[in-house]
Formats: sequence, C-alpha cells, structure tokens
Amino acid sequence: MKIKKNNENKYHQWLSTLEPLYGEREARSMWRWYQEAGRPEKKFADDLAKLANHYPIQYLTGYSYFYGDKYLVNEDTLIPRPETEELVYQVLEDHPNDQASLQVVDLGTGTGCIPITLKKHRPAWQVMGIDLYEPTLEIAHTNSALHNVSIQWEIQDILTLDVRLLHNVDLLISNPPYISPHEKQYLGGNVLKYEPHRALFTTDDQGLEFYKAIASFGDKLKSGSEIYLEIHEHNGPEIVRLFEDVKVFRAPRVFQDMQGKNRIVHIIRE
Ligand SMILES: C[S@@+](CC[C@H](N)C(=O)[O-])C[C@H]1O[C@@H](n2cnc3c(N)ncnc32)[C@H](O)[C@@H]1O
Repeated sequence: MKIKKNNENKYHQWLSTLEPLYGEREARSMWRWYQEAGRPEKKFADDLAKLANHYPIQYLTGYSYFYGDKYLVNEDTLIPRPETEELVYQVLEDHPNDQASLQVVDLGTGTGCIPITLKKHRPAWQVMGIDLYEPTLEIAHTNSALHNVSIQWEIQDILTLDVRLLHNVDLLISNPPYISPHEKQYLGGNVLKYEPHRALFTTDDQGLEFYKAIASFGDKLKSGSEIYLEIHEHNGPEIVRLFEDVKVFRAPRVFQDMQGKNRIVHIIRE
C-alpha cells in the first residue's frame, strides 16, 4: 500500500514535469516505458530531470524497439526509426522466398537492427553488418547475441570500402548518414544534443556523400544484385540521378513512406 502511494506521488510528479513538454499522451506512454524498464528508485529524480532536458527515454533505459523486437541502444547508436522498419519491410516483401540463400550487406548498421531483423525473418540468408565505429558494432554484436542470430560484423569505412566485400553480394542495404550540416537548425534538441552526430550528418552540403560512394561501387556488384537505400525525403531525384549517371543500373524506383514522403530507393544492377 505504501509503495502504491509512493508510486502515485511519482506519477503526479512525472506528469506535472513532462506533460507540458511532451503532451499528455507521450508523457503517459513514457511512464509505462519507464515502469517496464524497472529503474532503481533512487534514480527517479535524476531520470526525471534528464527527461525534462529531452534526454531520450531509450538511452535512459538502454533499449528501444524495432520491428516489434527489443534492441539495446546507447549514445554510440542511433535510436532506430519507424521509417527504417519500412525499408526492411520492403526488402522482405520483395524477397519472400525464405529458402533462397542470399548474401546481404548492411552499410552503416548502428544497433544492427536491419541485418538482425532480416536474418530473423530469412534465416537462410548470409548477412553482414558494417559500421566504422567499434563501440557501435559492439552494441550490434550484443544485439545479435540477444536475438540468437549469427551475423558477420565488420569495421569498414563506407567511403573507402574494401570492394572485395561486395563480390558476391545479392542485396546491399543502407540507411547512411544523410543530413547535411546546414540542416542542423531544423533538428529537434533531443536528436541534436544526444544522438551520435556521426550517424546523422554528412560532411558535404547536399547530404549525398554516402550515396555517391555507394553508386561508385556499382560496377563491383554482380549482375542482378539489388540496392535498397533509405533517403532524405528531399533527395529522391538527386539520388536517382546519381545512380542513373553510373550507367550500370536499371532505372531506380522510389518508394514513399506512409506519410507519402520519398523514403526508399531501390536500384538493380544490370
Ligand atoms: C543513420 S545511422 C543508421 C543506423 C542503423 N542502420 C539504423 O537504421 O538505425 C548511420 C550509421 O552509419 C555509421 N557510419 C557513419 N559514417 C560511417 C562511415 N564512414 N563508414 C561506415 N559507417 C559509418 C554510423 O556509425 C551509424 O551507425
């Protein structure tokens, strides 16, 4: 009874602090998330102060969800986004055969949410996840162990990728950094302040450097292989042009997300 009363007080404190910042619905859903995470009681005041400062609840509790599954996250990993679930959905939808043994590579893997989900749904696939940063890949590795799937993890720079890795690849997938430096001003404080900038930003003004690198590997991919890319909603035409210019690809298809925004580009190697 005492505990319940204590929890009630906390709940009121929670709502009065977070509702003005996040709205009622979000503040309540964050409360449920917090309860589920089972944080130690003595951390409550500190945790609430962090959340009031827009620290993501996913980093606070150490996990997030992707495609219905739980993933460890920390400040070395981007928090997986719903748009990326649509990318994975498209790949699975286009490749329903769970017996085919395809070679799949995910460039810029973060938590490993893309390759792990693909491997869970298509166990016959051989899947590799690449990232430049060791602490990020450590989280991806732990996530694959938690999900009990076997993925090959590689440290590589996408911009100077060892193209021998692409030799036998059937599906190349990437949600690379695609926000240009001058768009920083439009990002929410929580994203800008706490999520890893190396996962978000490009160094070029158009946010295209990773797509340019991937298009340049084009001739190293085998005939019939496919590329699936998550893109910035404003960059569809430029990215299509980049791949058209290389002349080894069929006309790229652009898919819209549930909000009707350009979000995925699909390209097939001739
Ligand atoms: C937008 S995040 C995507 C993470 C994850 N795939 C997802 O969808 O949630 C981009 C990822 O690319 C990685 N990255 C950034 N620059 C890189 C580079 N030059 N080479 C390889 N990986 C890089 C970042 O560490 C980050 O994990």
